[in-house]
Amino acid sequence: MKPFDRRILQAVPTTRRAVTVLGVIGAAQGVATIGTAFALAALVVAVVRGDPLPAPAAWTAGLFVLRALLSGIAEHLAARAGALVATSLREQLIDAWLQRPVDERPSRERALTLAAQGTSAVEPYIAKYLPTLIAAAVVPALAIGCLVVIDWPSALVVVLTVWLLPLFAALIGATTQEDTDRRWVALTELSGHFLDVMRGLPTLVAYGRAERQVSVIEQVSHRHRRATMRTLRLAFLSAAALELLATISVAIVAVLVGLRLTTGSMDLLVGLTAILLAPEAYWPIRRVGTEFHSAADGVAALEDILAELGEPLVPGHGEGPQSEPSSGYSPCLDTHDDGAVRVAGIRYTYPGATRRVLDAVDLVADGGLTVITGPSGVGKTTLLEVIAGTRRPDAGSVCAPAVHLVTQRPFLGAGTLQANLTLEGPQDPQRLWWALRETGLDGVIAALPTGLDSPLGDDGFGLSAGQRARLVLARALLSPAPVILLDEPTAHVDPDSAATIGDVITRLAVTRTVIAVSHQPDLIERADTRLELTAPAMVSR
Ligand SMILES: Nc1ncnc2c1ncn2[C@@H]1O[C@H](COP(=O)(O)OP(=O)(O)OP(=O)(O)O)[C@@H](O)[C@H]1O
Repeated sequence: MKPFDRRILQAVPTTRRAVTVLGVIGAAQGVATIGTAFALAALVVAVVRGDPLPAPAAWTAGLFVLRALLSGIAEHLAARAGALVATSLREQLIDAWLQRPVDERPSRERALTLAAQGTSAVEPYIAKYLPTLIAAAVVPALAIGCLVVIDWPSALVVVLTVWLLPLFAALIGATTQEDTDRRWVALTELSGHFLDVMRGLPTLVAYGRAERQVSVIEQVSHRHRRATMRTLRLAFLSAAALELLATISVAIVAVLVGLRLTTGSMDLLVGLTAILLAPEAYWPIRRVGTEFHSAADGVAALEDILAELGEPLVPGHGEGPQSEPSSGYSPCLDTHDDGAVRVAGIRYTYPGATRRVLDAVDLVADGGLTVITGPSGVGKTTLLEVIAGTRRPDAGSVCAPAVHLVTQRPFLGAGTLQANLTLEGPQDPQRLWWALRETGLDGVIAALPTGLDSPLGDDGFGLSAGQRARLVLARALLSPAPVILLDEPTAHVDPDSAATIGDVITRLAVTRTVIAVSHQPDLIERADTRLELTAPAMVSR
């Protein structure tokens, strides 16, 4: 585990400015700390000798106020930088994953842990650990420099002992690395399992199996708790070891100064200043050791997050960074921007599967309605996902402009109806109501007490299956994409709703290219082009 990972400066450029500002403030804090030692020593000496107090007292008070101000500003900036970095990493992760085909995205539990706890764990790394690291680089050097000038024997003791602190911290850090990694794995398992249980809870309750999950979650939580306690034990142990070492070193300086003061070979002002300066050479390094443990999760998370962000993106439909294509797959080289979808010789096999789902599939859709039919499991959904760019074929080529894909289980999140309709961006209220009128939802929504501001539960809870289908169709109408892909748009809806949806799709196909997967005779009837998918012969990869 490195004390500082420079890659974060490249991944989140705002960190660069925060680190620079914090560095400048850290240096100012160092100067103020050293100044306080001098002023305090002068004040004590003035009291002992009966000299006038106002000047040293004013300096001491002024420097204490300055230090408090600087530390307040530093803490505020560090907390802000931490929140900014966490948000930026979260956005970058989600962007990076969305640009990859689904087969190359991380597992659900890994994605959840990295985007939620992982990015949050980076906050203490930026907000606490980094400023401490900067202070540790500045303050001890300044303190030792001043000691060299005012009392070289004290400086010698500090120089001979201070390096032991980072050495001990590094040794303890190396021991905790394994524990932190183990804790991180336990946390990923816990999140993944919890997510699965939450998603499957209605089914588990229906089959009377929900109670069993309590003990499974208890076991996973217990593993995570044990790993956390081990890390905490090591953190306390390491803090105590560094504290002891620093205290002994400062005591040596104090004893040497005391001996020289009693023999009269040292001035009281110099001796007192040396005793006050010596701890300043140790405490910032000691604090690095302590903060290192609270930021350890952040360091482990940062490793994983930067690895995810560093992974090359796969070629899309002509745009975005390019990586090595898999054998036989040709990225779209078509420069026509005519809104047409051109699929040629597509082959696709699911990772780990032996059977090819799509084999030499061709399709050209240039405006109008194309309906894909075929028996269940033949690969209709897979073809839509290949056109949408969420799956990369093993061979062939796909050319398509921006598409809006309505899956069989479209995303409807907890939030207002308006928020669910405007996922792609804000919309003019008139356009929103036009889309609702088109899909026959205007009456239902206008009758709700809070209209478009009415809350919707997760997965569209609160609407009927037909209303959900029409809501996601309204969302497709509002999308600016020239190509709309619909997977079974009339599944689970009554004949009246199916007819309304059919009419909307027909009107939509006048201005855009619509490709729909359907078994519904009425919709198949309306198609300008039909593609009947047949199961490929049993071919292995
Ligand atoms: N994630 C996956 N991993 C492995 N195999 C999969 C995966 N998703 C689908 N399949 C398999 O790929 C084949 C095609 O699935 P697909 O969903 O594309 O079929 P479909 O024609 O849309 O079926 P339906 O009409 O029932 O919706 C099926 O045999 C299915 O079992």
